Amino acid sequence: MISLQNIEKVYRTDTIQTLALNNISLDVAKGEFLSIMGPSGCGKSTLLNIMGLLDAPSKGSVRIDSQQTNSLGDKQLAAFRNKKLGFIFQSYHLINDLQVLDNVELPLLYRDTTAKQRRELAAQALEKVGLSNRMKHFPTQLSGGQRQRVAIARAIVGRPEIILADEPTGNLDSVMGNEIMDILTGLNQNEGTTIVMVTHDENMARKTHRLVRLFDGSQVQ
Ligand SMILES: Nc1ncnc2c1ncn2[C@@H]1O[C@H](COP(=O)(O)OP(=O)(O)OP(=O)(O)O)[C@@H](O)[C@H]1O
Repeated sequence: MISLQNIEKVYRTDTIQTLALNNISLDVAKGEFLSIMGPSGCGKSTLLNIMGLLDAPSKGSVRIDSQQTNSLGDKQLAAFRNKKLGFIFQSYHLINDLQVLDNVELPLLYRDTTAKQRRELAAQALEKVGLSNRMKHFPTQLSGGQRQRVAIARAIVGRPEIILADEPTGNLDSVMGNEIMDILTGLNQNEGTTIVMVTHDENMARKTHRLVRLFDGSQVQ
């Protein structure tokens, strides 16, 4: 489903050059739930961003399904990302001025949908994460766990085949963290969604199918 070949990522500033990823090759199978762990600064977010086509590698190639993504232009890349991938971040990345339902509808604005279809799909996604009764709330009126559930609803509203989650439970206590993991596990088991998750939490990683460990930009497990 996702195939990374010999990925290298170098960040350059005026004074310093950082090799954030050093020759990573990794295949993620369709329907797999993979976690990525490693110490701070080892390259986890960089790797996830490259998988999610949010950042380009300095060297190497990213293939998703049969699509070699190197050859895509910015517009094609954005359309491909919107259709195939859903993103979840540690700090939710919700828009606080928009009600929950409007936040969840956002990815559909870039698709050929009517306002009515968008409402229906967003309401369905919110039902899946157990937040049907919070549609008219604003994100600031919700708990951290509820905000992350809204973010999951936004990630799944376009029915992506792949979800990329960067420390989705990082800001949550263990009860709320477990709720989020249960939702992700359910998506993986019931809908066959492929999930790649960065985490610092061994307990969360243990619930996934496979763990990849990074150290200083290299894969060590
Ligand atoms: N935009 C950037 N410009 C320069 N250096 C960067 C940039 N983004 C990341 N880096 C560097 O690349 C390395 C990998 O960063 P990355 O954010 O991928 O690590 P991480 O494992 O996700 O860390 P954390 O667990 O702390 O979030 C770090 O040394 C970081 O300082």
